[in-house]
Amino acid sequence: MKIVVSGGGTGGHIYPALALIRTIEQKHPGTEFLYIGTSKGLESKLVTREGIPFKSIEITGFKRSLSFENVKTIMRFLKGVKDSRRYISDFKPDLVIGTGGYVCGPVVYAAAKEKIPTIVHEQNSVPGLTNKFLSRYVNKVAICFESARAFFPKEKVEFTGNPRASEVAGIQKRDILPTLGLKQNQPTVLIFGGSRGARPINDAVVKSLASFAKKDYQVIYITGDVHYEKVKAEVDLIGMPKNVAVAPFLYNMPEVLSSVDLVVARAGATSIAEITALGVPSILIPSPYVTNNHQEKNALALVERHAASMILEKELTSAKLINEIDKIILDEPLQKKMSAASKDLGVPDSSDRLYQVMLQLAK
Ligand SMILES: CC(=O)N[C@H]1[C@@H](OP(=O)(O)OP(=O)(O)OC[C@H]2O[C@@H](n3ccc(=O)[nH]c3=O)[C@H](O)[C@@H]2O)O[C@H](CO)[C@@H](O)[C@@H]1O
Repeated sequence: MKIVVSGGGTGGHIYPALALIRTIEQKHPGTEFLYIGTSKGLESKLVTREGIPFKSIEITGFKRSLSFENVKTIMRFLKGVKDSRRYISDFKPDLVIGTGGYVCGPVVYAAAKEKIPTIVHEQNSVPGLTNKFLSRYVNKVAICFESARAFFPKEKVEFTGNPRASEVAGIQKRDILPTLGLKQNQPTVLIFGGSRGARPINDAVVKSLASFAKKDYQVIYITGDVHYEKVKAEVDLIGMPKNVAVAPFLYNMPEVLSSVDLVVARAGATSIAEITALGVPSILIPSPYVTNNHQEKNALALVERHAASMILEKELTSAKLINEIDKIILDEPLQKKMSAASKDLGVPDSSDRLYQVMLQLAK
């Protein structure tokens, strides 16, 4: 079998694609893959790192307001369709799957026009423009939140969940915390701001470090690659507490997630799929800078079920963050309740579900 996968821009679109590729490799050894992304997105780094054949096209997103940039975007889209068509006719895939981000637009559209079976995977509770546009042309739309169903043609929608959930749920636990300079058997909070880090979260965390130093729990703090040098310079001035480990990015997130007791994060859909697959309690700080405020809607799906608490970015302060962390990590019964509620929302067999949808089409 030959499969083209496309998805990119940020980790939330790429990790589900990589998880799906790993599942197919296991279930269908010998499958050939071609990943089509952009050379500027995180995918050029994460996909080539896995040794998966990678080709790039150039594309940008539409601005919601009228602008000349949109004319350029249309030109790039058409060029992207032409390049995708060339890659597709050389590779001759049996199926093309898009996992979100602008790059999927021309790739999946070109495939659908060539009558190749196509799927889009929508991770969020509210879809973005690209997937809504593509849903008119593809054979199937795989969703991860029931609330996304209403945005797509009814007959095409399948609830599969996010394949990254299966990858994380299937992880072999090992003593990973000492590799970060922390103790294995101590309550641990992981703080990260999505795949690229988030400046407002970094600001609040840096201001909280002196307080963390006095706590009986430990903290793993991921800054995001682009923010690391700035955070490090600030931390060098005040000193890093012994119970805090800081890093720019973690490549072994599934292992780390499975060893922590509480997560503080943005409310990106793939992060949420991972958290709920493992049943970890969380404090979610949705990014207000995303299409249709979808992260807040993602977060509410957990908050309504008491699996998470939420701090809006406009209300985020160091004091509030510490208070919310203490409230959960120091209260074992609450932690257990949140953990059970979180697990209830998890879809650990997502990879299988998506694979089944794929098989039906590829026949
Ligand atoms: C600003 C923006 O547009 N964000 C979107 C993007 O978020 P973003 O790319 O931040 O995606 P998510 O929060 O959903 O996922 C982040 C992924 O990166 C991984 N990770 C993160 C940090 C790290 O050090 N190592 C690591 O491996 C996480 O484990 C997770 O797999 O895609 C999501 C999924 O469509 C959307 O819901 C988000 O709204």
